[in-house]
Amino acid sequence: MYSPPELTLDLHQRLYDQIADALVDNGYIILPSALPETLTGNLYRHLQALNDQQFQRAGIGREQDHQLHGEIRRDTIRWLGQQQAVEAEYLNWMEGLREGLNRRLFMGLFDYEAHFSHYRAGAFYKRHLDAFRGQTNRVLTTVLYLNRDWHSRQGGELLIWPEPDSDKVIETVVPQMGTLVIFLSEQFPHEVLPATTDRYSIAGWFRVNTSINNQLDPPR
Ligand SMILES: O=C(O)CCC(=O)C(=O)O
Ligand SMILES: [Fe+2]
Repeated sequence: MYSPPELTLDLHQRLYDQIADALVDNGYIILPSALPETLTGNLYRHLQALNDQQFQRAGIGREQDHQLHGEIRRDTIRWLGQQQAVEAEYLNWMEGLREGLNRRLFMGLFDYEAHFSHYRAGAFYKRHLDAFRGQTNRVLTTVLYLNRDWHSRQGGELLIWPEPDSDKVIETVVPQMGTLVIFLSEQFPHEVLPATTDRYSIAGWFRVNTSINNQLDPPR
């Protein structure tokens, strides 16, 4: 359906309002379909066309202890870049959100980085925080799911706890196509449960600029 530019603009502004309000009130939001369906569809097809060699084993933090990694997370990843049109389109959409949130919340979000994640059947990512206060410049996490017709019996839910010391889960997110989760990186522990089939997502982080002498810290 054709929509005039000013209507699209207005829709975006309302979505940014909704996200900003939720971040202020709750620190997180779960949106069943925030991005245009054409974009999620294109990302899905793009992902299906990638092969295993184009993914790498995911690490944790700055450490490179692969033994330990395997006990904490078992996904493979591929960073998004500007070279591929569909990846650039996604990054561009997040750039709009970055500006929208900075304007509303003065968060000082400086840039955004994101990777595709592939969890094979049985793969998981144990409870973790994406950022530790004072140790990273990641402040806001996004996760977009790219799994068509996901059924709850397939597992693979994202569990979210309200704060680092809490043991009561507040959200159980089904990794359904198009669902976008956004949360404050330092506040919410989360975990990916194993699934019975392949599970795909894009995990991303808005970062603040803590660079010294133009050296981004950490680069990734
Ligand atoms: O795919 C997900 O549901 C979340 C992934 C995650 O927590 C991460 O990559 O840090
Ligand atoms: Fe995470």
